[in-house]
Amino acid sequence: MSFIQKLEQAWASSDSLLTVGLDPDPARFPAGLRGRRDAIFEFCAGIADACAPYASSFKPQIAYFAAQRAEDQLEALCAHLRTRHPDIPIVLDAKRGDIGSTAQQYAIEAFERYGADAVTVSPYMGSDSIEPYLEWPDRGILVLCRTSNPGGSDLQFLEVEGEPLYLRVAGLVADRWNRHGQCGLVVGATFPAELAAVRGRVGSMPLLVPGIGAQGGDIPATVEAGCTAGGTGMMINSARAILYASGGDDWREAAAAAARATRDAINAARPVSAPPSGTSR
Ligand SMILES: O=C(O)c1cc(=O)[nH]c(=O)n1[C@@H]1O[C@H](COP(=O)(O)O)[C@@H](O)[C@H]1O
Repeated sequence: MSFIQKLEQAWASSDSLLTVGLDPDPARFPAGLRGRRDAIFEFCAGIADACAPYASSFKPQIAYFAAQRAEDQLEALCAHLRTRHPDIPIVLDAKRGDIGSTAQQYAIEAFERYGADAVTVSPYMGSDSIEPYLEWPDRGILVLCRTSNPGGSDLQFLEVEGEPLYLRVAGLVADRWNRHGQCGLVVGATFPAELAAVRGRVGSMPLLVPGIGAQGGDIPATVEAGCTAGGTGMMINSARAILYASGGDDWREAAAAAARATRDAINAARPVSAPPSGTSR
């Protein structure tokens, strides 16, 4: 099954567009986990298991693991997610971008080492830097387009032959790089007008949309700007607001409650909400 098919099934079966971002910062871990050798794995697996009923994808950010010399715990986490939550796609957030021969290694890292269903990449180095990922047609490639951070405007808003660069990127991905139907774009919830412009340019292509929660993006505006006519099309990411909902012993329950509330706020704004597949969640 392709990434896009898996994602569409997850949207439908979970009745959720929520991506739970897994950005483990040991300085913010609950006291009971601090100092444990496998604390990063335990924290992320605990969050994922608690939030799974409300999520349609998980997004581990590789820098949080690499900075702690904890790539082994990321591998273990991805294995755990595949085993315990096989229907929920894993997006490895790595924002890779390099010449083809190096990009090939990044693709192997994401898709073989970590077994990710999709990876985030930068478009800055152009077509040949994306080509190696396209050789994995069942996996997703999520290309940075209009990022959530203020500094994204430095380059992404530059005019290129009458259109802003971020729309040029959207067009490049939709018209040239998406030949296997495996691509998506990253567009921040902090820029709803641009989100609407991207949606208008790329049809029903999936969009990874970070920026709600800790970055303050408005959920109704995000959903209105970015949903497809069918009421899906977005992986709306929240990390810190869920991960660190409580620093106490109730961290799993607090994260689950935050994920549930976020899912519900998203669903309340969706034009069409598919009925939950199983028991009420
Ligand atoms: O690619 C991303 O996920 C991403 C793109 C972007 O434009 N902005 C952005 O914040 N992110 C990621 O989203 C996560 C932040 O989520 P919050 O903690 O909810 O703000 C981090 O992992 C960021 O790297």
